[in-house]
Amino acid sequence: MDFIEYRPLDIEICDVTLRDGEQTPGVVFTKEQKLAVASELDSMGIEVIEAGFPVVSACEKETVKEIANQGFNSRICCLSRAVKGDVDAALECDVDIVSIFIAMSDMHLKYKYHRSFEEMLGCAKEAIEYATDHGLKIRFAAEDASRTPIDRLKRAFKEVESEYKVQYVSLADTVGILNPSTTKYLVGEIFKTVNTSICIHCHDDLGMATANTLAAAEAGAKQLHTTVNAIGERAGNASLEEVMVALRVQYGIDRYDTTKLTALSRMVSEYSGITPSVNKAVVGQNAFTHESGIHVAAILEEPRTYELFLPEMVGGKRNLVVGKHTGTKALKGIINSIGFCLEREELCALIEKVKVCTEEKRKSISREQLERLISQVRQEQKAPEKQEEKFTI
Ligand SMILES: CC(=O)SCCNC(=O)CCNC(=O)[C@H](O)C(C)(C)COP(=O)(O)OP(=O)(O)OC[C@H]1O[C@@H](n2cnc3c(N)ncnc32)[C@H](O)[C@@H]1OP(=O)(O)O
Ligand SMILES: O=C(O)CCC(=O)C(=O)O
Repeated sequence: MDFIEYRPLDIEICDVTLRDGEQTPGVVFTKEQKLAVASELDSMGIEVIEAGFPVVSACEKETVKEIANQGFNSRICCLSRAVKGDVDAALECDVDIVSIFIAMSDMHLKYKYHRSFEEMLGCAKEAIEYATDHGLKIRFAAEDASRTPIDRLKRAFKEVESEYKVQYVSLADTVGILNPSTTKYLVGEIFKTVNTSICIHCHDDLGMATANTLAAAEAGAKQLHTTVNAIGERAGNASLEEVMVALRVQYGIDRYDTTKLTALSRMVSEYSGITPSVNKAVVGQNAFTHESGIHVAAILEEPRTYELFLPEMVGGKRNLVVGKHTGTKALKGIINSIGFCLEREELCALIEKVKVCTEEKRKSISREQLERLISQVRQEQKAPEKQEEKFTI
């Protein structure tokens, strides 16, 4: 962007598709599927993969362990409550990092734990001490941080940081209440208070998870949590593909292999049974699909006129559609590209038919239908006296 300069970001990505992503209602990945997704994330250069929550089931534990022992460059993390049994399960999995979480908001203390803040912080400290003593690296995660009094968060993080060696403290916007301004404020306050790297974990209940994640990074968060296709609890999490591409085009961070994003999205879509909406940024079916005449005419000369980044950058493909909004230049370019060349009058007749057909059928025209219309136009132009009243596609 010519009009603004961003300060460089010191970030890493922790992808949580295999943990929070799998918490999407109805989603269950098999071990083989989790291994395949983890392998792709690793090959893209993702720094941390949250592989699961081992205490959930024997199969989950076995899968996390297998992922942790693949020899990936990515560090492997798993989730744990502030409970010794959960830490034991994490230890059995050979993970690099355990994310020990507690909520400290009044709401969760009162209705979920029925315990005081001091009691829960005590549980967290015990679990952290136990995990540290057994050689695990620690992320101390504050669930529902965005609804927790900020002084309480500061106190918990400061105490833990001063008493134990933790690699990260984590702020979760568990119910997606934040916006970019409040995210910046929250992360900025914690950044001023602690010396430990900060993680940000955003949910998309108000459609702001990606924006909030980037705002957090600007305020000093180091580790950004994402999921492929933005899957996750309720409205999902910050989308890996959006965060990764934004890091590249807005902040110049180009060390991740973005060319694998579309294939990974398709893989997770197949495994999860959840197809991203057609207009989903980066990986949606329409992300590089164009119909409007003015746009397509310009794209045929220079795609960047109407594309922020080229489809090749994310392993996608451009798709030019013929429909109600097609213009003559666009139509000429499209039919030329599929091997047809029409005279000016034929082209005008064709565009006429395209408009009538698409308005009648209320959808765009397929390649086969277009070819049929072209041959109709050619016949009519050759023998105008035999021109039929009505045409079909
Ligand atoms: C924001 C998040 O995404 S948090 C992660 C959410 N993920 C999941 O829940 C994963 C799927 N969950 C499960 O398979 C199960 O709920 C399990 C295995 C985790 C626990 O199962 P159960 O032992 O049957 O416990 P149950 O689910 O009934 O209740 C949860 C218990 O954990 C306690 N708990 C919840 N979070 C924490 C925490 N961070 N630290 C300590 N205890 C906690 C609750 O207070 C409750 O305790 P109680 O049984 O004494 O009332
Ligand atoms: O902060 C984390 O790493 C985990 C918490 C979480 O998944 C959430 O609050 O949504």
